[in-house]
Amino acid sequence: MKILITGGAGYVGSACLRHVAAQGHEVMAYDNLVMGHRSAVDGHPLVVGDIADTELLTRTLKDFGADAVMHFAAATYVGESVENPEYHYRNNITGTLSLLNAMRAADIGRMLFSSTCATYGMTESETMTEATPQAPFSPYARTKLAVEWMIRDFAHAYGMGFTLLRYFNASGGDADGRHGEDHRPENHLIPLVLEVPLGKRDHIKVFGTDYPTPDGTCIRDYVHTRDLASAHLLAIEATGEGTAEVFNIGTGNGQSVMEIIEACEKVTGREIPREVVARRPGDPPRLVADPVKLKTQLGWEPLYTNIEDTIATAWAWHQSHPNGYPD
Ligand SMILES: NC(=O)c1ccc[n+]([C@@H]2O[C@H](COP(=O)([O-])OP(=O)(O)OC[C@H]3O[C@@H](n4cnc5c(N)ncnc54)[C@H](O)[C@@H]3O)[C@@H](O)[C@H]2O)c1
Ligand SMILES: O=c1ccn([C@@H]2O[C@H](COP(=O)(O)OP(=O)(O)O[C@H]3O[C@H](CO)[C@H](O)[C@H](O)[C@H]3O)[C@@H](O)[C@H]2O)c(=O)[nH]1
Repeated sequence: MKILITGGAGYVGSACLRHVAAQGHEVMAYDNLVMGHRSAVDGHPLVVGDIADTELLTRTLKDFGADAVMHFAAATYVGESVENPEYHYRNNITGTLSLLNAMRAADIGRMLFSSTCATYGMTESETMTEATPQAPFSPYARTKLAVEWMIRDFAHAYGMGFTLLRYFNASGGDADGRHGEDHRPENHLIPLVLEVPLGKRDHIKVFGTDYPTPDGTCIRDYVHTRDLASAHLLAIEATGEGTAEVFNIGTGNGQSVMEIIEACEKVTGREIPREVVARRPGDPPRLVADPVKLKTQLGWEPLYTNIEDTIATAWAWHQSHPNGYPD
């Protein structure tokens, strides 16, 4: 299959690109490099462009002869979306509309969409299934939910086929230590915690200890990028016309902020000082997947089920690339 990957130079998009290319598919990244890195694309073709540029996208899809699209390009920071919702609504909703129009112009009917567990609201149960009601806490998450609706309408009206993948928290680095997370500025918990043993910061800030969780800090389900990538491969092969199937991608296990810091201490063998500060606006207390649908319908099995193994791959990447990618 020929797969165009928007956001293919970013953290999750590039991990998926490298994985599907290794499985024999032909890939092309399309990224404006606001967050992504050329080196993450690992020598595969990259078109530097914005998803808002419908004409360039259409031409790229036609020239490449794409069979399908994996759509990762988006603004992704929850805190930023509270402060600057305009960027999130424009980039994520208008940008996706532009991509859908380019796909229709190029007659391409198959797409995977990076949605998020952040679209769920609160639930009484320990884990979230695809049927858990959606009531997003942040502008970022609301943009993702709006796109889910847009996609369903496009599937119904135009017969296009989609799979909506609600990721929980992407984490880890490639097993060979050559690729990993590099956001500038970094915003995610695990890479920020690891900056302490790397000597780049002297402590980690804990955003709130007054949540309704056992230790008062937020709980997330940290899923390895390798396992996100294997789910994408299964999903693109299973995406049929006129449908918009939804799957959670998560391990089914949750870790609190404090547990992540402790796991990082174990993996690195260093003490990691912490400072408790106020809650970060937009953060829900607990997001943990029920991944049964992905396992039973698509046969997905995660390789990484132990958080310390996942953190060890991130640590290997950060140790060998303390300043991230060279570009
Ligand atoms: N990282 C997570 O834990 C997580 C969890 C749930 C969902 N997601 C979703 O997965 C996707 C990838 O997330 P990520 O963590 O890899 O983020 P990322 O920032 O590393 O990757 C996004 C990529 O998209 C590119 N991009 C952004 N706007 C663009 C535009 N207008 N045109 C072209 N390229 C553009 C960026 O340069 C970047 O390379 C996003 O859609 C995000 O919302 C991520
Ligand atoms: O310095 C920090 C950074 C984060 N946190 C906390 O750690 C948890 C995880 O935060 P991240 O920023 O690593 O991840 P998020 O859960 O906020 O968001 C990520 O996962 C979401 C799904 O949960 C999204 O889709 C989003 O794109 C992606 O950034 C949150 O409770 C946050 O408050 C801290 O305490 N200190």
